[in-house]
Amino acid sequence: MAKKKVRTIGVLTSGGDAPGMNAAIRAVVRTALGQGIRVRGIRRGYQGLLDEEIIDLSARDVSDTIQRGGTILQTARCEEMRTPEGQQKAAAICKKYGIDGLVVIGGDGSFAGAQKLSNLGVNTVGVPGTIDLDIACTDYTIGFDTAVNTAMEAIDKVRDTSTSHQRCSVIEVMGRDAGYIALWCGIANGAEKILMPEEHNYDEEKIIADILESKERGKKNYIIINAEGVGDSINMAQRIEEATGTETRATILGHMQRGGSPSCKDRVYASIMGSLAAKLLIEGKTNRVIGYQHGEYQDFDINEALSLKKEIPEYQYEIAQELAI
Ligand SMILES: Nc1ncnc2c1ncn2[C@@H]1O[C@H](COP(=O)(O)OP(=O)(O)OP(=O)(O)O)[C@@H](O)[C@H]1O
Ligand SMILES: O=P(O)(O)OC[C@H]1O[C@](O)(CO)[C@@H](O)[C@@H]1O
Ligand SMILES: [Mg+2]
Repeated sequence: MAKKKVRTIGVLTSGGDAPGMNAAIRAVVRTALGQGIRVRGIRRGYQGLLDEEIIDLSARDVSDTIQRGGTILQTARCEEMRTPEGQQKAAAICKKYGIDGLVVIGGDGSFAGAQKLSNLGVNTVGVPGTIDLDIACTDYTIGFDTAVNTAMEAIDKVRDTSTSHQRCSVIEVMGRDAGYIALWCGIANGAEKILMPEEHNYDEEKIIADILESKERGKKNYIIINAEGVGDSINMAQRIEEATGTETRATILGHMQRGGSPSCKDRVYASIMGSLAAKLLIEGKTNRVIGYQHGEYQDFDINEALSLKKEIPEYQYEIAQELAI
């Protein structure tokens, strides 16, 4: 039987937004339109799909967006999509709007939704868009570079005042389940300690002893990068101040890390990944996710991608500790 020609591709962004998502949307739209395929944008992720917030996208609709932070389609977290009823409704709405293929730009959770839609007959391809860098099949996720640079610059500023006052600073970065932003900032900002959700039982007594020793070694400040998943930064700072007698302040960087104009790296990866995703759908592929591994763009089965857990490279964490003397 001849393969059914793809006529309409849908695109949505889901989960936490990430700088570079607009470049990925633009690439999907222009690649598909360039091949004579209609493109429909779905607003607010799976929630917008269930609410039928579906619009046509032209090449001009994505003009002047490659440099913008956030996502022009907006995004959401949607509980209903986690239920079989929600997934069936979403698949039926795709069919109602003639969407033969769907590009889902988001993180691991969004890919789980894409996998369900694929099982229900909607061809889906995932594009990794998350500041968390926590998708195992890819060395790169769109948004990480911008987010980690934003955090790094903010931490440099906190370090300036922390050094002037000879304080300890607990600086909380994003990452509810993933410690990559904490690890990279820990290395890039020369932090004394990095706390990540993957390394659950950090030893506060040891940190306190280290702060006291580091003072004796002549250190003028002490920076602890703490991931959101470990949290408790304000109380942690109070406990450290009481135990060490060193003034300690907590700074929670928060959602500033998800905003801002995407870096060159994010724009380039997003453009290529978005375009490749549209091309896979045009070839009739489904249940795939785009990744970047060993210097090349590749695609993987979503089931395979979701079954792998991305580990923190232990040796990198150890190097960060070695450099913090
Ligand atoms: N197991 C699942 N089955 C179906 N849909 C899911 C599943 N897990 C998540 N989703 C859908 O994907 C949405 C986004 O997932 P999640 O909140 O985990 O963010 P994400 O895509 O991992 O991005 P990020 O972690 O960067 O914020 C959820 O709100 C839900 O609608
Ligand atoms: O927008 P929310 O719901 O606060 O999400 C925060 C979470 O999203 C992420 O920023 C990823 O998008 C995580 O690092 C963080 O834990
Ligand atoms: Mg996620």
